[in-house]
Amino acid sequence: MKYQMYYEMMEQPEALRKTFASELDNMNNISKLAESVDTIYLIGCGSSISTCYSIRDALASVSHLRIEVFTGYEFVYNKKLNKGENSLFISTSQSGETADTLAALRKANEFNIDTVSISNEPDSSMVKEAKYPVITLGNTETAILGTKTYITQLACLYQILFAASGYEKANEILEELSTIPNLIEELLETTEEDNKRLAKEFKDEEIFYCLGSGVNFGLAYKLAMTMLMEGAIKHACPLYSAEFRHGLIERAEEGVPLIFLDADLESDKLTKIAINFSKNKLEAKTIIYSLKDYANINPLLAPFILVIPLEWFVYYLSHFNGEDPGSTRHIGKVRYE
Ligand SMILES: O=P(O)(O)OC[C@H]1O[C@](O)(CO)[C@@H](O)[C@@H]1O
Repeated sequence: MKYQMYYEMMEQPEALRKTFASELDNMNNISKLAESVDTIYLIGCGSSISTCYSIRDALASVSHLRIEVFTGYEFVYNKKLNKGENSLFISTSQSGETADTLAALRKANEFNIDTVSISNEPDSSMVKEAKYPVITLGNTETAILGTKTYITQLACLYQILFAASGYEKANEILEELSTIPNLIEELLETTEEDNKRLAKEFKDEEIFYCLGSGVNFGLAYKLAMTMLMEGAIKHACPLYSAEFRHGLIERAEEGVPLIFLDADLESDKLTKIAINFSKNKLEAKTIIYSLKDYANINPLLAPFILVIPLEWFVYYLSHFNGEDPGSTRHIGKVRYE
């Protein structure tokens, strides 16, 4: 038996290809705008804010672009703006209707800031109200945790902001980005069985701590907030890897599941120290997703790769607990019908 999420996962490569075929020129124009502003605000909620964290942290180590990330209502209530400031506002929203993010977009419009909305819904409020809409072509997605709408949104942010980044290797990254659909196609096939087995082994666990550094923190956030909590109905908590030794080290113990994301970034030396300690000293149940096991690609692109085995893990974790991984219990936002 297959859930709807299965088919939606399989559509990820095609969704990426279609989005790039249709939106590349549009995104290139937005990159030019992004090059000339003082600050770029990235706004989203849940999976969508996780893409903002990923691109912010990918660029932080290689570019001087000034990027600030907010959830919708944090931007509305806790961010002071100046009329006509030289900024670019980018909202990310699969539905284009999430109230928090929409309120943030309206605030940016009131302050005459140039606004971009990246959304999967061409008729949504955010697409109508932003000055520069970017449409991801994920088609209908029912899985609340987001697969094809997530990956296309992430790819748009990478395309727009790496092109604007001034990073001397930006073109290499963008070239590698164009190979991602083929890589994902392969990974969807090759990573299912191992992660199904892993999910069976971990099906009765109640809580998962999810750790990553740099560009992988955004994915750790998505893994905990939407994949595990919304998709698999498990408790979960995202952390930067180096935060392992502040708090979690006192709570993790034999048998507690910890999921580490490792891309061999320079900062992943701290991820590796935490892995060693958790495995050998604490005897915690340590699950490691290492980029090098899946692809030979620039580590700044790690979230595009690691998310695929994680999707299988969460899909089957949910299945072995008798849950549909794409369903929701309480979330009542606008859905893709
Ligand atoms: O991307 P959207 O449509 O704005 O939704 C934001 C978030 O809301 C949820 O559907 C529920 O919190 C998440 O899965 C999603 O990432």
